[in-house]
Amino acid sequence: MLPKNFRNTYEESPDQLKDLQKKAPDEREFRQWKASRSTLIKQHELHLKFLSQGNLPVRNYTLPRPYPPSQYSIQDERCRTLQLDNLRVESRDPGSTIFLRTITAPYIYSATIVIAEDELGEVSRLTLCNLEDSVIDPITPEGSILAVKQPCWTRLVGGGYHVRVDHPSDLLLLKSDDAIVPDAWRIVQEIDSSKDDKDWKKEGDMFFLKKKFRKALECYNLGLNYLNTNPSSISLIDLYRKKCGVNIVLLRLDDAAKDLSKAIAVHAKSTPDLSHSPISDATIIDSWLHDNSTDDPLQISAKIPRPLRELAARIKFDLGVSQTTPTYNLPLISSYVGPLTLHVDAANYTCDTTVQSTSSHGRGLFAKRNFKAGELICAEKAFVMPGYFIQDRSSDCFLFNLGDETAAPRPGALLFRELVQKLRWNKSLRQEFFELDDGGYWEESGWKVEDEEEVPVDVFRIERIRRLNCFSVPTRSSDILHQPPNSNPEMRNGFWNHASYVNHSCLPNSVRTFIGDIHFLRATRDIAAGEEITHQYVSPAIDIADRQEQYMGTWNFECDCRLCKVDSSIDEGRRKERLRLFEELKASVLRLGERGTTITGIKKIARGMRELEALYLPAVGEKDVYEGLPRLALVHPSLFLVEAWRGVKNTEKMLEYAQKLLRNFGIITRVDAGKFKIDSNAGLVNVEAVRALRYLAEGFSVRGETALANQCLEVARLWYIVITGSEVGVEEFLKS
Ligand SMILES: C[S@@+](CC[C@H](N)C(=O)[O-])C[C@H]1O[C@@H](n2cnc3c(N)ncnc32)[C@H](O)[C@@H]1O
Repeated sequence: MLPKNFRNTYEESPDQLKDLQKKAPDEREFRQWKASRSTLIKQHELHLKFLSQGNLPVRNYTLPRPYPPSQYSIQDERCRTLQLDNLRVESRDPGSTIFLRTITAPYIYSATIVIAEDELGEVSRLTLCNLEDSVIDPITPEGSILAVKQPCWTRLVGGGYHVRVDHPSDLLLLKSDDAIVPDAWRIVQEIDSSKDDKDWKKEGDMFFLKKKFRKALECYNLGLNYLNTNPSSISLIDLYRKKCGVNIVLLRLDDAAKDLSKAIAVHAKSTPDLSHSPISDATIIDSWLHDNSTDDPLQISAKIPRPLRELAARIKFDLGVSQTTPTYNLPLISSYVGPLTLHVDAANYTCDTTVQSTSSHGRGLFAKRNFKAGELICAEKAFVMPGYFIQDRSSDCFLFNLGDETAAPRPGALLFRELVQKLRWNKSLRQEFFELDDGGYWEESGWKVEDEEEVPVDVFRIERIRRLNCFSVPTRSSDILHQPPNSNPEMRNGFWNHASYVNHSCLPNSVRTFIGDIHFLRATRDIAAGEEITHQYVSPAIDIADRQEQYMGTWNFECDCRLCKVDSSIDEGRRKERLRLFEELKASVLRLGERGTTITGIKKIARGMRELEALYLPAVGEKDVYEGLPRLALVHPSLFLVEAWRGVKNTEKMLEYAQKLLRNFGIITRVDAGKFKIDSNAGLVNVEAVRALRYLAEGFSVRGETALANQCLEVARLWYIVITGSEVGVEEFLKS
């Protein structure tokens, strides 16, 4: 049993931490503070007990005020070794290191917390944030020897101090026989010489099955060491292949590629026809795995056994490969994607778009060729999309960024953690990621890396980039269409590098959709080569002030599209009146829904809508500033009316309002000489626009105008693909 007065001080309240950050640190306070070894251990054991009893609070990941990761290597001669007594409060020296040895088992929850001692036997609480730690396979079991770069004392809510590490690269796990380990702690590891490669493999497999991945890697490495003196090609291939599989699970793709390259090289060397071929060179294989191309000039895939071929395909897809055509088997991809299978084996198609500077929106994505409305502009597999491999369903979690006072709920928090992990372990993927927009954070802080320097994995920067560039996505965009109204489909946060360059416009020329972890961008109208590609970050709010506030608050920009310019030219009184009428109509619709729709009720809404419409019309003799532009306050009333008239089987009114609905989206249509024509399209192709076309088709059919109905259905089919990513389910949707 835990004592009655026990309080979990390891799970710190983000609000209290925020307040604490606002107070300047006081070294005098620190001097009076000293927790003894026994107090720290006792407290720690109570916290471990708390977790073991299944007390699982919300996980709150926190990022304090930003500071850069240390760029020093601990082998660097300029690096100073400190002891706990030398540390300062909240003041870091990037060129300093402390060696610590953990003296307790770790508490692993929002962060990993251990009690550790320095070489002089002084003790401290050590909090390691942003690690991919797990209770099953802890990173720092008792007795671990660690080097912490730029250590300092960090204040704790409620008093006291700990050594807190935010950047995983500021923490080094040392082997006990490492030359750098302080003499007193150095132990020469005894390796069980009775075990051979097969024993190590068996032990590794057992750890793998128990999800103790790091332990599995250790065993496979010991098996490989054994083979150094007792070589066997078959065993070498097997152990490298096993290691490769574990590294894939741990998102360590660069390491996985190295393992696989070695396995393939050993296979080639031991195969008579291949022993002198280039594929017996592991570095050649490694570059092929990293070359981002589907080409295989050495025909490596054809020359290796199936298990190695499958791993090669997996690694290439995960590192990102590109194809030059927009061809995808969409029904197939759509059929196997589901909540448990988000991972799509597909290559990227990005070659017909390019990143360029815009006049006032930073960089943007531009078309390299003409695209017809409906055409695929680019397709890309997620750089990171939590939901496969690393599932964390045990409790809810949040990410609090105390530096800029933002918070992200579970999907963002999980994405952040997986981004840290992927970037930490894969040097080859860093350059491209860290070129993305971080809102000026890195530059404003005065930090930069020279071309030849390694890009540091700065968790604060990762979070900035995540927030400005991630997308919130369903498992499949088409699922949203088939969801019952007001249901809340599960949304994830994912990250796509190329798509991150697309700027927002309320009048976009593309729509993004998702099938599993693949993102498709399709044209909502014809796009000419050289034109900038834009999409809507969120559906624009009706009123310009609300809209700009949202863009500014989340992405720090003010939209200057044609609609925003026109909306902001309207005087405030008129804008407010539009909103008032809109709210009034919404309330009337709700009341009507409760009582049951009647013709009188519908007519009342139609009158209200006409009043609202009048607020968009120009005064006599003036130009219509909304010509060809959406009239956002009118969208919902017209949607209600088209469906209401349909419900009471008034075909003519249904046709009139379906056309109005399209018009209010800025899609101007007409029937001319028996042909259905779209005169202009502001780019707002969405599910309601597809529905409007369906209602038009229905109305034309009732009138016996089959050709017109078919023309509407043809456009509806194309737009369905634009908004869902594939044609799967289109006929059902158009009939329902
Ligand atoms: C996802 S990024 C888009 C690419 C970005 N422009 C770049 O240079 O990397 C989002 C950022 O682009 C800028 N942005 C996007 N749409 C914009 C717009 N319509 N007007 C001005 N800036 C915009 C904002 O700075 C926003 O935070």
